[in-house]
Amino acid sequence: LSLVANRGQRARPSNLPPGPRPLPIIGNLLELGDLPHRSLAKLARTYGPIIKLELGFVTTVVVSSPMLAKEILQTHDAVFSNRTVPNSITAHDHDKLGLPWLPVSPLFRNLKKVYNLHIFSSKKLDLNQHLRSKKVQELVAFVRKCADAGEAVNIGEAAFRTSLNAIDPHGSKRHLEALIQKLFDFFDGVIQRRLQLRTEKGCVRCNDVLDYLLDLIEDKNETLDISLVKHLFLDTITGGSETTSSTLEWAMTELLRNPEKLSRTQAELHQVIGKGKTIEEVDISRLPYLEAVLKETFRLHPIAPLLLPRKSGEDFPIGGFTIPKGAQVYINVFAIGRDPSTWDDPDKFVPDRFLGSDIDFRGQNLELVPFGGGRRICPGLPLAARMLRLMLGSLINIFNWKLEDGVIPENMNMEEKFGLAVQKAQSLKAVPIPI
Ligand code: HEM
Repeated sequence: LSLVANRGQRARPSNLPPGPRPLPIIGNLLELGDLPHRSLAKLARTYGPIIKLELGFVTTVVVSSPMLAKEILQTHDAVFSNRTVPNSITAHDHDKLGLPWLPVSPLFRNLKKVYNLHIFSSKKLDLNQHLRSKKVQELVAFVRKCADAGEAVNIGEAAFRTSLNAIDPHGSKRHLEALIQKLFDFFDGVIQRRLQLRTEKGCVRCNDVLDYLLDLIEDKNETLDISLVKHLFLDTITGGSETTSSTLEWAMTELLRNPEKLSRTQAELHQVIGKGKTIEEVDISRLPYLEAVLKETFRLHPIAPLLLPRKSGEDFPIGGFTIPKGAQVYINVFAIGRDPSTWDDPDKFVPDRFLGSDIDFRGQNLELVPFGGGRRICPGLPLAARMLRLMLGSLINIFNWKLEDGVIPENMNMEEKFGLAVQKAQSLKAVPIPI
């Protein structure tokens, strides 16, 4: 036995978190089922807020309480800020190509800086809000066309197109690819091109990024592997669109399933904005009920219900147990959002619970962390939050919605599909009627 231990096998800490007994080789994989966030929430009810499973050969710890989530995402963020990378991601080298999977490193910090300061800061987003406003108007025009034809709208699909366009201000993925090609050429060292790029008409946000990247290479102390920039934009931007549109689809689904909540949201919009108008970003702070609807949607339907996996950097004590070094760590925000010890009637859609409450979704209140927290918090949060309010507010301030034939609020299909984002298993389709 001592020989085996000497061959690099580390002694395991003795007080590991509790959990179901693993089978040989497959461990607890069968326990996960089709909807792992729900299965893990159930296991937490049996074993407590911190559990251990063996997923194949990967030791995994799942945390399901706000208090322990705070330890991982905030207090000891530095220990848990790297990620385990799923085989499905390494198989296609995606781990080297996108910010979500990069280890914390100078490159990671530089890329995150680009996002936080030069793309998604309030100042930058305020400057280019007209671009989002235009995209929302396009969405409304599309829905109006469907209304004229009496056709149902596939809400998720329509929102996906709008979200994607909102990030790529010129409205096409091809444009974005062209921009990135320009970035490449640029960094190949032709300094004269700087002038040409600067004087090109167009996208404020893209030029900001270019400026920032330029500053980085001119500053000898910073290094940025530009070959990764392309992927940074194309992996994460498409991903960011799906997350936003799925959330919008869940919000619309809950409102159509709860007509009295829909009426209340519409009443606020009619009063503050005026019936039939699109929402602008300056209006957002005057719409507390719309905000509460969004929070309630994040609580019930976090599209990344286990966040993205974290990795323990050392044997570390959490909640009276030891999380072993290298273990994969998940935060079950779905379970936290439905915990009856935190929320009254946790399975009910009651936006009113957030009125007059300070709880927000920006990573500070661990009861509601759909975007994660700490240094790996979702950098797209500010954009997603703005887009969601604009799209949702406009869709219900301008239209009433009729469910398809045979569907009534009581029998709407609420099944989930677990994937990159937890989506509706059956797309929401509804017929718009202009107000
Ligand atoms: C409703 C919309 C969205 C939700 C719920 C969401 C959720 C998340 C979550 C849970 C994480 C992992 C956080 C953690 O480990 O603590 C994440 C990471 C990330 N998200 Fe989002 N996201 C959304 C929209 C976006 C958008 C619009 C973008 C960009 C355009 C984006 C880009 C990213 C990136 C780059 C990361 C990786 C950050 C890192 O690893 O440091 N997301 N997101």
